[in-house]
Amino acid sequence: MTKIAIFGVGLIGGSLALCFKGKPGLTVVGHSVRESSVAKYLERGVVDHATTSLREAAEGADFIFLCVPVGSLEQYVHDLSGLDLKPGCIVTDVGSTKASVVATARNAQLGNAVFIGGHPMAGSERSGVEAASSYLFENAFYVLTPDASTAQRDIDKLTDLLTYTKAHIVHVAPEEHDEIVGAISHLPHIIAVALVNLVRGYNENNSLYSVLAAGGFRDITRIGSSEPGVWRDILVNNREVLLKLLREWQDGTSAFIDMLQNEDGAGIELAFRQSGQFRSKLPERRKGMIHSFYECYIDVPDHPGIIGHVATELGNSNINLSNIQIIESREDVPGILRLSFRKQEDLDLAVQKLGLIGYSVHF
Ligand SMILES: NC(=O)c1ccc[n+]([C@@H]2O[C@H](COP(=O)([O-])OP(=O)(O)OC[C@H]3O[C@@H](n4cnc5c(N)ncnc54)[C@H](O)[C@@H]3O)[C@@H](O)[C@H]2O)c1
Ligand SMILES: O=C(O)C(=O)C[C@]1(C(=O)O)C=C[C@@H](O)C=C1
Repeated sequence: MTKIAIFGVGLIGGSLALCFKGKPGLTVVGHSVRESSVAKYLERGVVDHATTSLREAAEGADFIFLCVPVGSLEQYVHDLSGLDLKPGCIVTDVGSTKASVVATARNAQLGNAVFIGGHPMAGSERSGVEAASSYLFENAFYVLTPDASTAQRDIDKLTDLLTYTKAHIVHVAPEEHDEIVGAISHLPHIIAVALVNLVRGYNENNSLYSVLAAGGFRDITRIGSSEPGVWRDILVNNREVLLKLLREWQDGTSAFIDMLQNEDGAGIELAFRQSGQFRSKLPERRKGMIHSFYECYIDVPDHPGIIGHVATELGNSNINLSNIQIIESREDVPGILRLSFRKQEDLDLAVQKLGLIGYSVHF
């Protein structure tokens, strides 16, 4: 049996556990520092075995996934270095920053175990094992950060195991990763939170703000509901990159102040045009960086059975739908459905079919 130990079975650790559990020859052990969490992992059936003992989870493991918040990763690498890990064991993590954990692991005495940094570029604003899903990584990019000293055999071993996630593996250097992910993930989280808190302040004096908050506000602020402790650790860890990005962001907002002061309509139009052109060229029509390669959105009326209707229509036309999701753009009604497909042909056929039966489809 190949033993996989997962430390921190939350959104990401739990989703990995669900990808591996029940696969031939694999056994999944979950670790938490809390007894109550261990009981929950077992109750929910995401792992084969669970323990509060670091030693019991780690020893004899062929793979160790560190899925705890970024601020605890280095301590875990340190604690593992005090154990007798199985020779050839691959230790990896899923942290949203890479430079510090990779540097720590490089200096740690892991015996004959090997560390390869990792970061699945998929997630959500939800947290905990309750939010875990075996589909979370499907079609997402999964960054690994091996360096010149990492044996190809070990990279292959981890890559082979990760095929169960159905993610696309990419190799990126840790520092480059932190710069890029700072811009496309960490900065957007800061902007979302700052914007929500700005409106929260206005709303204290006038509750119409939250009543009228519609699609635009909700679209840009979904990630403003992310887990505070996880994001505290990410931002503090990547602070140098983020300070630079925030200064550049200030330049961006200053440019808008100037354009408004000068009533520079052409400048505003240009900014929107350039932004739209860049977004429309994002690879494979993906919305965000995550989830699925081929996606479209449809507006749906507010009546029961609509999801079933869409799914049935596509099924009847032999169109393979890989995911369907309600985007909660309004409080109590399904407003928009996000449909995901594995193949471009399926997306094209779906767009055609849904258009014919009267749905408004957009990308
Ligand atoms: N949320 C995302 O979208 C996302 C995406 C990719 C990677 N990540 C990274 O994955 C890791 C886990 O994030 P998550 O979203 O699964 O969070 P989560 O809160 O869902 O899960 C975190 C897990 O770690 C445990 N934990 C929390 N604090 C701990 C501590 N101090 N010591 C030991 N265990 C602790 C929790 O009990 C839980 O099991 C983080 O490093 C995060 O940066 C998150
Ligand atoms: O989709 C989301 O909710 C996410 O926050 C996922 C997201 C992102 O910013 O894109 C968040 C953190 C990660 O480390 C990777 C992905």
